[in-house]
Amino acid sequence: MLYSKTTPEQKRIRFRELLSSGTIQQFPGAFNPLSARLIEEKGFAGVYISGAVLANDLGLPDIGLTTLTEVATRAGQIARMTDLPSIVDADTGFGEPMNVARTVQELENAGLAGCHIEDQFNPKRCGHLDGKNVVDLDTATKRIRAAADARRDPNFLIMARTDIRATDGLEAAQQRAQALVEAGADAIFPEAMKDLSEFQAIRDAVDVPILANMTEFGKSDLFTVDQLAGVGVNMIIYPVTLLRSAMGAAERTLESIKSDGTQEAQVPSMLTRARLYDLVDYEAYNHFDTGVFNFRIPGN
Ligand SMILES: C[C@](O)(C(=O)O)[C@H](CC(=O)O)C(=O)O
Ligand SMILES: [Mg+2]
Repeated sequence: MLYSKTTPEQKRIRFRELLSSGTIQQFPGAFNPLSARLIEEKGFAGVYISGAVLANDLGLPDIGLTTLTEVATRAGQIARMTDLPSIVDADTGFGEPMNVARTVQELENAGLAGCHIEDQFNPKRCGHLDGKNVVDLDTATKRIRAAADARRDPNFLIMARTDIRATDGLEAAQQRAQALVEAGADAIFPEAMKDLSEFQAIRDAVDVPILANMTEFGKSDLFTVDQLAGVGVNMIIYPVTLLRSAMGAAERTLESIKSDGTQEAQVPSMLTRARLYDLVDYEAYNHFDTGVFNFRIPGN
């Protein structure tokens, strides 16, 4: 009932355990708090909260328009709904190193287990598009150092994302990853790797956990969990997958209503009323106050 009973501190410890377990972990992207519940119910290890999804959900493109307040608020709403650790995409950290420090403290306050901060220029772009730019090494490392120094819970995970592969090549990505780890990054997110051997190259360059971004319609093929485990990846995110699926289903339903004059054809693929109530834990509220559940679900 209500929110997660697992505290943010416990979730952060759990996240650290998962990353050092030697088993690859899959973090699907929640597009709202309820989908985080679904991710937990299906047995995943954790929840990813995508900057692209947060922006797109507001009807905006993912070009650095969302603010720290918007991201921390929404990420907090998602994180509190699940006992799993949630990590959030903090884009470029929302400004200069001092802003990055504040970002980390706000995300700690919001109950996140960690965040990633990237080395793109502001305004940022989707990492799988062309024409993005990265900041110089000094600026990139200052961001990460500010983030690492600002946290009050030492288990809050600071992941450094580097987008430098697309602009300067793989070797530059290896060097930057090493420098970011030296600056205090607990984990590395190498963006837009072209193939498995590139993940392997990053694995060989650093000793910290590395993340693979399996976003659809991007620059990386959609590798399987076994393929990525084989090159030493520690965690996989599927950032926009559920939003794309949900919006795809919504589009098909709208087309059905338009063409058939009814949604009937789409009903079998919908979440039933009972399933939906199950996900929001209706029964627990009923147990708390028997006056709450005052109707019957037909067919149940
Ligand atoms: C991971 C990512 O930063 C995100 O915001 O989810 C995006 C995902 C996407 O646009 O597909 C990215 O830059 O890769
Ligand atoms: Mg992003």
